[in-house]
Amino acid sequence: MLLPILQVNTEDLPAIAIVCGDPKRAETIARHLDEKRELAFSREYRSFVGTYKGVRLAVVSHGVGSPGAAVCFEELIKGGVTTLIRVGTAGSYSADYPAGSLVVSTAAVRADGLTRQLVPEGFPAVADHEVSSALYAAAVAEGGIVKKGITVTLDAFFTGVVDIPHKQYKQAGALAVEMEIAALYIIATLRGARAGAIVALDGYADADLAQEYDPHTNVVAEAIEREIAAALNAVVKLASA
Ligand SMILES: O=P(O)(O)O[C@H]1O[C@H](CO)[C@@H](O)[C@H]1O
Ligand SMILES: O=c1cc[nH]c(=O)[nH]1
Repeated sequence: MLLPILQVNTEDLPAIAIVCGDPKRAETIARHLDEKRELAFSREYRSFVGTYKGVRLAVVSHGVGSPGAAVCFEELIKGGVTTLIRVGTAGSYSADYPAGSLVVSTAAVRADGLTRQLVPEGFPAVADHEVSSALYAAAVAEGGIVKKGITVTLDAFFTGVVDIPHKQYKQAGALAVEMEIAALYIIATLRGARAGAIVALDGYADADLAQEYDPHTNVVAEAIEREIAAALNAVVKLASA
């Protein structure tokens, strides 16, 4: 069956997929694979398949924001993917976790609009424990600052006239903010798949620490390479468990 939006044949999809926002990052991740093949590049969704240390996996970009990403997650699961790992970037809430640090998201605050149209208020967006444990162990092995905990998923990247309660999220213990993890966790839970996420911090989202958004620095590029390695090694661990 041809997935109508990803434009990928379900027969080509393995059970595990790494997903990321940026189609260029999908290509970067796919460079680590053996026997790699590009399956499709439809809209913002660029899809590859290949093997890493003998394990077959897909690498697919989902674009920016939950509604578009949800389409990708839903179609991948419809196509037979049962484990999804997001490899992303996020803004930090803490001076203890500067740009270049990695965060493994164990759960996500649903500060998005998409998941409200899928599940009732109060329903939790949580990672699969096995996936997040494998990601955390693999990330620690890569070195650098690594932390696990709660992340926030927002729809708005640029602010308008409404205050986003970053201070309260931070005071409540959230570590970082990005735009798709809650959708991933809710859709995985709804459809019976398992999911986890790791993000490379690219600066501060906290207004008190605010700095110019620049995800294109060497320190962020190195952190992205570490999170890619961690995700690939987590895939191997999860496939053998
Ligand atoms: O780097 P990615 O995976 O795209 O993740 C983050 O970066 C984008 C914003 O620049 C949003 O998609 C956000 O979630
Ligand atoms: O959504 C995002 C992603 C990266 N950095 C941020 O500050 N926000």
